[in-house]
Order: sequence, then structure tokens, then C-alpha cells
Amino acid sequence: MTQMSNSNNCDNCPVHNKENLIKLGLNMEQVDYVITMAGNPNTGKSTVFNNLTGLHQHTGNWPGKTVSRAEGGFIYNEKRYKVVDLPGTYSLLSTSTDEEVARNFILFGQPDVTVIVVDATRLERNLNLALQILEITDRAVLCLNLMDEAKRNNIEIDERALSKELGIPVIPASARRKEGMKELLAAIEEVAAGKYVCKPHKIKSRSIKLNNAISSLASKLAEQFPNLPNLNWVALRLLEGDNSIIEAVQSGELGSINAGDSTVQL
Ligand SMILES: Nc1nc2c(ncn2[C@@H]2O[C@H](COP(=O)(O)OP(=O)(O)OP(=O)(O)O)[C@@H](O)[C@H]2O)c(=O)[nH]1
Ligand SMILES: [Mg+2]
Repeated sequence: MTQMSNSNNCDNCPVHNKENLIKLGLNMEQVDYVITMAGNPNTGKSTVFNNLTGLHQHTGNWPGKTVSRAEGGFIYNEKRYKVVDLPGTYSLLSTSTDEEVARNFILFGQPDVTVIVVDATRLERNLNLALQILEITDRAVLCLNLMDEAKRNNIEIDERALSKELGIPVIPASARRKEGMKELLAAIEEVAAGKYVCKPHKIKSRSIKLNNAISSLASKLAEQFPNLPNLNWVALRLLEGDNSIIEAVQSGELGSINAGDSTVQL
């Protein structure tokens, strides 16, 4: 299956949004799946990225931003993967350009797999961002990196329980020593090809009142921006008063991202 748009309804077809990815500056020729590295700063994202892509990579800037971007690729089981390394962030609330870049890429590019790279020695803190990512996408793999450091500090992590709780594969790794990469690739393929269906942890404790507000706002957004993915998430951000999303609605930018206007820069 080499379809590259998300217009198909089959379980194992790619889900990425090709048009948006091109607007985000990606060369989408000869690509089966798009994956991205996300996580807190200094968790080893670029080390994992380098392990996966080797010399098949190039760097540039995000369109319209001074944030640098590394893009690369690899072939695994005859499928061509495009990999995008995101800047490290503590949240996706767009309080900085880095956060905006990371959030927009996952939200609008809809990668087939988001590899969430976390520091196993700082798991609790790192899971904050992981949970935010799982609010936007349900196709993710948790790379539990720096396991060498965790072991040295006698930190034990029950990966199975964590995987069950998060609803996504959890792969322990020591990227600097290239350990865990084989297992990571296998998990990426399973999620990309729809063989592993993630059931991500979502925050359940919302009140009925809030849920009603989200759904009525989401249906208004759907009228205005018919192709916008993740409407509920966008609605929640508006209710929270996220300025960058409010501005994107007011200026119409949120719609242009999906309306085929290639002049819009995220
Ligand atoms: N001990 C250990 N160090 C690691 C591991 N993976 C990466 N590192 C080191 O951690 C540091 C940061 O790695 P990067 O790959 O640049 O991390 P990053 O997440 O891309 O960082 P930002 O892009 O700045 O957010 C480097 O010195 C790596 O060599 C690992 O598994 N174990
Ligand atoms: Mg990096």
C-alpha cells in the first residue's frame, strides 16, 4: 500500500495529512509513512533520530520560523519512512515558538507515528508532555530513553504497566549506545501500519458542562473550518484562552492551513 493521503478508510493506510505536511515544508515524494520525534528538551530525540536515519538527513528551518528542523528518512521492511525531529518542549501550549512548531506539526501534519522520547530518570515530569501529545494524536510510541542512566540510579520502571496505562507501546532504550532501536523500529512499524491500535489515555474527569461547551464550540468550528482535525482539542484550547489558537481563528489562519492556500505559514 503506497497511498499517501488520508482519504482512505482502511485500518493500515497512512493517516498523515500530505497537503499540510508539504505546507509545513516537507518533501513528500516517495514517502509511505511520516514519523516524528517529540519530547522534553535533552531526552535524546536527536540521538534516536540519528540512529534511525544515519546519513540520510538534512537540516533547514521551519517555514517562516527561525527554528531549525532536521528531516531524514529510512527504509524498513520495504516501506519508506520520513522522519522529522521536533524541538524539545515542556508542553504543547504554544507559549514559545518551539512549542508552536511541535504542536502544529502533530496537530496539522498528523504524522503516522509520534515517537515520544522520554528521560527514564525523569519519567514523572516527562509524562506531562506525553499526555498532552496523546490528547492530539492516538498514534504514538513511547521511547523510554536513558535506560542506562536509570539502571545506574537503580530506577526500575514497569514498562508493561506503563504501556497498559498509556495505551501505546513502550520501548526501553539507551539511544547513545544504540540499544533498543530494533525494538523501536518494530513498534513504529506496527503503529504506522495499524497492526497495533493505540488506545491512548485520555483525561476522563471532565464535567458534563465542560463537555457540552467543547462539543458546541467544536461544531461551530466545524462549520467555519470544515477540514480541521482535532476539533475537540482546538475547542478546549479556545476555552482555556490559548492566545495563539484564538489568533489563528480570528485571522482565519486555522482554516487556511487546510484550505489549500500554500502561502500560509504556520
Ligand atoms: N546516558 C545516555 N545519554 C544519552 C542517551 N541518549 C542521548 N544521550 C545524550 O543526551 C544528550 C542530549 O541528546 P540529544 O539527542 O541532543 O537530545 P534532544 O532530545 O535531541 O535535545 P533537544 O533537541 O535539545 O531537546 C547528548 O549528550 C546525548 O549523547 C542515552 O540513552 N543514555
Ligand atoms: Mg534535538
